Amino acid sequence: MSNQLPAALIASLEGLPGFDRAPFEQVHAAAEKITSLRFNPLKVRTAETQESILSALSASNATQIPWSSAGYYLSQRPSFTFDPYFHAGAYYVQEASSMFLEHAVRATVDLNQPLKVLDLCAAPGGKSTLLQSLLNEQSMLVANEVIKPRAALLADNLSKWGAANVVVSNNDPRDFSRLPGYFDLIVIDAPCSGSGLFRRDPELIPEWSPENVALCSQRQQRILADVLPALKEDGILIYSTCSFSKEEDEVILDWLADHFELENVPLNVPEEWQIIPTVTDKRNCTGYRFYPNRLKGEGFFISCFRKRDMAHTAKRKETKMGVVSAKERELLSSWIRLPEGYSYLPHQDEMLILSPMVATEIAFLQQQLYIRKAGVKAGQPGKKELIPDHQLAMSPMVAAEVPVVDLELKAALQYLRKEDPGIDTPVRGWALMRYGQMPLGWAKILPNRMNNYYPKELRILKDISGL
Ligand SMILES: C[S@@+](CC[C@H](N)C(=O)[O-])C[C@H]1O[C@@H](n2cnc3c(N)ncnc32)[C@H](O)[C@@H]1O
Repeated sequence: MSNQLPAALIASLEGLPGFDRAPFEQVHAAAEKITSLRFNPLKVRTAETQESILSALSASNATQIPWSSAGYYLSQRPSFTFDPYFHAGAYYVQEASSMFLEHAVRATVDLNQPLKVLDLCAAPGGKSTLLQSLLNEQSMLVANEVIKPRAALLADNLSKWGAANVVVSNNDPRDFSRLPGYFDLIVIDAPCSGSGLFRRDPELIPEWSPENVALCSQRQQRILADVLPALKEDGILIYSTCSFSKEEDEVILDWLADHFELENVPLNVPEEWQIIPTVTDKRNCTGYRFYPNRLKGEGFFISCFRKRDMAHTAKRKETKMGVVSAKERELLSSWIRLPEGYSYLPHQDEMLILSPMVATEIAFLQQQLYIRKAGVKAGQPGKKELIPDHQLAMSPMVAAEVPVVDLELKAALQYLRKEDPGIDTPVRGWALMRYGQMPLGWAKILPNRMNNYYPKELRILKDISGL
């Protein structure tokens, strides 16, 4: 695949802040692949665990990404499929520039407050997992994706991440007008023409055209106009794209400042990061441009605003929550270490674990949105036992008395292929399968075999016999 960039793209970028044609073209021609990942602080709590994950990936010489507290560059791309830690949700493989969202959020939002946060264009979940890691337990993230199969992928990735303060919805941006003045922070990582990813994915290059840039720009305006009523007064809007085109970046900032009571919020960005500030022609709004020839990351653009007009707030009907019986509570207590303030919610024949704000908000949200996932699914409580859900295994809430079986690499990969690794263990009944102390999923161990409860749709399909 040729990395030849469209002449019309190059011509349109001439004169933009920080654009330097020759090194920009060279870096695309060289097509260096940069690999980076971000650790999950819910699961990776010590430097030793980080080190053992990096050494399992043969990446002990990983270096930290300057604008991210948990993001690292790897010196080569390992096979993530064959790393059980990847399937355990110990990290998210994310492009480095987009991890700058952390810096933008820390600079504009008081993370000590209980916050309602919307990630509007969220699939597959890179920004959502990052936002979740920044929020406190009293806050709530609504991760939304309009395209149904992509919303399913988003829900899977957030289940793997393991947090109970997350709701996944599958709605069109305009549906959020039913939640006026609701969110403290809205992140819009807009669908765009994607030129920022051309070095990494050259197969996207033939799809680029000036007409598509114009279409994307119109769509970005529509999405923003649809969702802005859902932002609180003084709430923060963070807008980002992976496009270099002015029509999707600076022009959108001017359009926002022209049409809404929004105040642009410039950020403090150390010069050595080589992120280029750009100030718009008309309204003096500041955004930030990321060029792959200047920093170690792909093309990206980001800008922040504070809402200045009075927001209306939604009227709410009080709804009753389902009741959890004393017997169910007792059954659940042998499986779950419920953090303080968290609660159970029976839903159909299953039991959910909700963080405090999700518990308060879920009935209201369900009246307004199509909810795909709320909190963590604990499982199906039966008469005698709980059939535990995979989401519970992925959460940090499994009780310490639940039996565990620690697997070596080969057995862990066999388990993840939904095979019976034929382990020799005294454990009988339900057990948490682990690799390097990190839960992978459930199994029921019988005297002569193991029933593997790893979700079929998540199993590794690649052959592991050569490993
Ligand atoms: C740049 S991607 C989001 C990437 C994601 N934030 C992440 O970090 O993993 C943009 C998302 O917007 C969604 N999308 C496409 N058309 C949309 C529309 N009209 N309104 C809202 N979202 C849309 C796409 O399906 C895609 O998932």
